[in-house]
Amino acid sequence: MKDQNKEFHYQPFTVALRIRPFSEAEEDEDSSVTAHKVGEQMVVLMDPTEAPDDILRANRSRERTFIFDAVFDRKATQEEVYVSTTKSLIEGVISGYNATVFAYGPTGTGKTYTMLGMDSEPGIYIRTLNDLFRVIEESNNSLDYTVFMSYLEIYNEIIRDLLNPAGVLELREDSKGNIQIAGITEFSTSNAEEIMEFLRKGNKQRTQEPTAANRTSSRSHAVLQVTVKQKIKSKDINEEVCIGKLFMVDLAGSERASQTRHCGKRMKEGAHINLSLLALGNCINALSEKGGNRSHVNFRDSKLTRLLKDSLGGNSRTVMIAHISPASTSFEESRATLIYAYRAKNIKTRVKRNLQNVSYHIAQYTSIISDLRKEIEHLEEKIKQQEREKRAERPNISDVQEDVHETASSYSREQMNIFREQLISAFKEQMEMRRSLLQLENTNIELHVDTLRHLITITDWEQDRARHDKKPGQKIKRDKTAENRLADSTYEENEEEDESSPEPHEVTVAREEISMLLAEQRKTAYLKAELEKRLSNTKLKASQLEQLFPKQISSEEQQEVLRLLCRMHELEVENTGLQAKALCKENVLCQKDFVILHYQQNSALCEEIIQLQQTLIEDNKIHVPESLERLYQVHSLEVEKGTLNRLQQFQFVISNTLRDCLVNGESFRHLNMKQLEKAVAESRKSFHPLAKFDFPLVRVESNSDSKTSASTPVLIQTRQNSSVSPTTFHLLQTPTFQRLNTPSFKGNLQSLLSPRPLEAQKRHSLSVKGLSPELLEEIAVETKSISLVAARRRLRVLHSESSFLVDEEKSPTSLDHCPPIKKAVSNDNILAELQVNTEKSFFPSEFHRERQTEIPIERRYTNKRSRSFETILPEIPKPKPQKLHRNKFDILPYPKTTLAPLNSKSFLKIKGIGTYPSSVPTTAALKPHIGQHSGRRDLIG
Ligand SMILES: Nc1ncnc2c1ncn2[C@@H]1O[C@H](COP(=O)(O)OP(=O)(O)OP(=O)(O)O)[C@@H](O)[C@H]1O
Repeated sequence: MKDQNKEFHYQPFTVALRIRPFSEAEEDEDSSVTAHKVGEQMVVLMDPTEAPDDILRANRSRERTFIFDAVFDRKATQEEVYVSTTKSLIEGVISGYNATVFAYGPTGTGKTYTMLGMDSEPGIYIRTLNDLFRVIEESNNSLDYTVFMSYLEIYNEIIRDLLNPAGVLELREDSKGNIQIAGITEFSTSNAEEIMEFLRKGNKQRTQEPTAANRTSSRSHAVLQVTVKQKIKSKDINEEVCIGKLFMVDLAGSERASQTRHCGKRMKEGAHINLSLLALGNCINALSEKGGNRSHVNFRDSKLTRLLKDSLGGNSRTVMIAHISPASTSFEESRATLIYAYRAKNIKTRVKRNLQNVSYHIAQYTSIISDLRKEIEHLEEKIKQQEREKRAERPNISDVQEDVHETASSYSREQMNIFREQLISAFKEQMEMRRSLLQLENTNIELHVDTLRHLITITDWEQDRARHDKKPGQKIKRDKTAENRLADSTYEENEEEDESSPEPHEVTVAREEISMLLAEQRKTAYLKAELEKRLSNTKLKASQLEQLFPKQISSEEQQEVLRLLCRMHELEVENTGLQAKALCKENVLCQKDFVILHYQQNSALCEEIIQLQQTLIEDNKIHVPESLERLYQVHSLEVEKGTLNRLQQFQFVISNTLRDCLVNGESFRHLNMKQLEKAVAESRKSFHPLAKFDFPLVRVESNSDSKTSASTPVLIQTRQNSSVSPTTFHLLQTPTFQRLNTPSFKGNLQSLLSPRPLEAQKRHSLSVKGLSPELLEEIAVETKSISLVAARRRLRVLHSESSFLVDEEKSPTSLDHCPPIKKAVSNDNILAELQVNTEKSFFPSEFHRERQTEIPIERRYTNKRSRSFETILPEIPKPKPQKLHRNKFDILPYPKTTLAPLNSKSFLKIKGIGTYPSSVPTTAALKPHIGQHSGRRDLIG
């Protein structure tokens, strides 16, 4: 703030005197007038006790004449007093000067009347404020004014806010010595009426009590403070702000105890009043001393003097309006008042304008603003730091949620990846184990097929030897050993060899192979059991992982992904299992086809033998026993009916249909009639063009009660279309020929074992081609060589043992008397048993359960044919000699095969018929690593 010390000037107190009119009491007391106004500024206070004529006391007279700045007598109006004392202060206050107007005088002399006035005669307060706002309003529009007001009282040395009388105020002094009223209420107002309303309200709070001297005596000092701030409406940095304060003080009246006749509270009040007034008088005395004689001014003796410090001895234009009573009864008070007032005239204050340089303020404010901005930035940074620290110590909910969400998401992602890897690993492990299991099962199947083939070789040789070395009691022994050799692992040790009949090389090799194969089977079974145990553990592990999803993975989407992943792998595993079952079933069909092939070949051989014998009998007119004749008739009737052929055809159709269902992943239970019709039609196409037959009746037994499927739509249809007459057909093609047009077992297995997509596997399984020509050729040769050897040996047996044919009187069930039939049944049983044992040993348990319904059917099929003979026999009429011409039945002799050129497509040449694709008789041919049984080609006749 710019120092304006050089601009101050000394301003003497303005002291005015107002002499009120006589009060009623004074008039009643018949008091005389002692204070006489002489002119505008002089007052003569006459001693009422002096006699005007007492010349002797004239020098000691107390009559005094006082000169004041203004003297008002009873005729003076409120307006005159105001104008003469206060109005001139208004302009100074607005300009930034401090001013004080206080009323001083004994009690009841009209101080309040002068300051506050009456409604009809308002006092200085109102007039000053009215003029103040009027001046402000009339001032230059370039100036801005702000007016504040406050109103307080000092009662018994206690400061009270009259506009807000709730508490007690305290006086404080700043470092520059300026007196501040802490906690005072300042109201900003814009007009005098509003201030008047505040004054009325405040005066009601002021302490007033009736006294002997004044019915409305004020028992406190009242101070009305008006502050005016002025500034120029300009952006000029040199603009000035002026702050002027106007104090208008209505002092409590000094009083004499004798006059007021107070006691108690009133006396105490009077004492405080007098003390404060005394302090004020002392200050005035001190301030009024001229020159260097001024003594210390003790403003701190009372709150009144502290509050009026500036007004008395500082920066203020001060007007003192002394009040006296004109009555002689108040002479002493009037005299003392006049003396104090007159002394106050000597007081000079250093008046200066309270001017604040705006440019300085702007710079200061700019600096302050800059400092504040820095402080704000510092505080903001500090707040942020504290927030960070608080967040670190006690994070809020949103941050926690966000952090938790982020952490959870990150954790969930990590967990998801871990679970996914574990799941994939578990499923891959499962798949690998399942593939290994399939491979083991395949190996087992191959081992058993090979075992079967070797057993057939051995069995054929043993039977052949038995016929040659036929002796009573010896034959039974041979047959018995042949049936039980497979189950007996000590076969070699228990075998009784006939030293007179050295065993051929192929039989020896077959025995060695069987021994090796059995060892392989045991080893494979052990590996399979271990693998199944591991697979079970892996399944359990995958299941436990899946159960952990909801606990470890919070995200629903990720859980869903993992569930889908699990489901996908489960489906893959399930599909693998289904394909494995399909392959197993197809293998069963292959086995059945193989058996059927042998029967067909044997049947054709037998038919040829029968026809040759019949021709021989007829040509040589050989007598035939009746029993043999009847058997021949039964045979002829069977051939005429074509039951066997129809059953073969039916089996062929069903086999192919089932195989298609297995390959296509369909369930046999869902095989509908349309599929059967389609299969029948395709089976007809697949047969040789020369083959002419109608779809056979299902009725196997001739007089069956049709408890089989004769009522099914397909069968009804075929029955209607079928011819009742004996079917003419060519026994040309075995069902296994059709195998070339179906996926091979090995192809399917390889597709399963190879880790490729399911669709690709399916496509591959559906498009797999046949085996190599060389392999097919070898298979065909081996297969047919077995049948050829068996047929030749049986032919020899028939020739040599014709005398042992069963007699018609013997029980048809006693086949021991019919070696060929018995042998056939025995071979069938051996093959069936082999097949059952193979399935029981190596197929999965669930497959066994399904097979339990199939195997008896297979066996029933075999047994039914036998029972068919049994049940039909009693009904067969007396045999009639019937020549069965070959051209009538058109039965070809047992086909002799020759090898086709290797450079051409592998075909089998069948004499009299043509060329046909070779078949794939057994799955054993698919096994290259197992020791292939050889040495059969030398038997091809
Ligand atoms: N100039 C005046 N003209 C007419 N009446 C007056 C005048 N001065 C005072 N009075 C009357 O005299 C009486 C006392 O006046 P006032 O209350 O103002 O005295 P005071 O000095 O304030 O007394 P106290 O100190 O006890 O408060 C009042 O009734 C008032 O109306």
